Amino acid sequence: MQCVACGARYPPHPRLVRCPRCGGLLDVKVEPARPPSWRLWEQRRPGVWRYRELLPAVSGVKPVSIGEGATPLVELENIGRMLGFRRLYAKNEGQNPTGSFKDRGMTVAVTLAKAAGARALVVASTGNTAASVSAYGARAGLRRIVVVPRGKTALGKLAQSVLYGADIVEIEGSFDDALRAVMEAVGRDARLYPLNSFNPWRLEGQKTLAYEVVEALGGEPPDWVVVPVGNAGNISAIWKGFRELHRHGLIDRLPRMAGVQAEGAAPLARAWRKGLNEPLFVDKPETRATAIRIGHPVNWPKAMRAVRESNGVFTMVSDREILRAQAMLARLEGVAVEPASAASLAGLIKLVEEGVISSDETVVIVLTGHGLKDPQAMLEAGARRYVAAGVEDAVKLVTSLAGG
Ligand SMILES: N[C@@H](CCOP(=O)(O)O)C(=O)O
Repeated sequence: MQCVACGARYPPHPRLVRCPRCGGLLDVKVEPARPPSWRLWEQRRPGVWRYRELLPAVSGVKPVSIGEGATPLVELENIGRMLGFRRLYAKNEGQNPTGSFKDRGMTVAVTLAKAAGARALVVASTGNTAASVSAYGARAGLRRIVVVPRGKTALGKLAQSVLYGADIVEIEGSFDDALRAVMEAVGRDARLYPLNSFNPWRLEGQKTLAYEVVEALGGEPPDWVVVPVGNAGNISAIWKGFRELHRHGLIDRLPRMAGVQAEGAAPLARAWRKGLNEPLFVDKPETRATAIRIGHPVNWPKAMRAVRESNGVFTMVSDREILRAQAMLARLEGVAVEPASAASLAGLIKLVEEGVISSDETVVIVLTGHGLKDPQAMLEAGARRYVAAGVEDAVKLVTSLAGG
């Protein structure tokens, strides 16, 4: 393992999640025991563990798995046609077991944590990470503690953590406050094992999204991958996945990465626009897209590197654009996503308008979480709703609507 800040190297260990020397982020380097190949992988069941040559070794341990990964790459036929694309796809991560991409990382990191003897898992969360750790921790028989912003966590996500039986700490403050609290607690009590995305083992699982995209596209990478950015772990992990495929000769070129933030929570996109190398942190982030309402993204060095190395871009979109994109996905493609996920479509539309992405390129947008996570946002989408006084009235309404 190597620190991305000071360059110090360490022998890999699941307990090692930050650089002991400088506190920086760590990068895991997996050296495969045998060469990875598409032919080998094709013989296995689809899902995260199909790619085990490029995942941390968990020899002798049964993975803590609930069927994560193998999510559909949906061709966005109607939106694609509208925007002039011939090859526009959405990787629908909402179809993971707890409804978000976090499950890819959690299956790997919880497996390692359990093998390393962890007793209590802990995360700060806007909701999805909490739901995921609550489920995987339950499966592993471990205690799980989630710290979420009080009154600011989408109902579906909170309900998941309740049902999965986590201990829920609701903090008066933002996600960034929750993360500070978790880091402080982990520093004070060695029984706690943190599972936010600064834990590099989690990102190892998340990188498999890149492998699946290439596999679904017949061995070819897309030209662009567009990803919503909150705590900035996913864009870093996906880029790592593509780089590894390239390093092992499984693809011969790399995609460009586009990171999309909400205007009210855009420390990376604002810095990018000004040509800065460090984020313009936001102390009071605000956006309807709760999953990316983050002002101090912990993975910013990795995310900056991903976008810079890939010759990509950061951009930001308004809440209005996000909610419009959410409605487009649902009403034109039948794909229900939470608002943060729709940031990727809103960002794509902006980048096409600005001439950064061209409609003759192959683009994959990442849809990070299911629409049911945030039922309130779904209801706010504004349906045509009618009240019928009884059966006869309902019949009249339905038949009149048939011609409408
Ligand atoms: N949106 C996230 C925020 C935490 O991100 P993580 O990837 O560091 O766990 C969430 O769902 O909690």
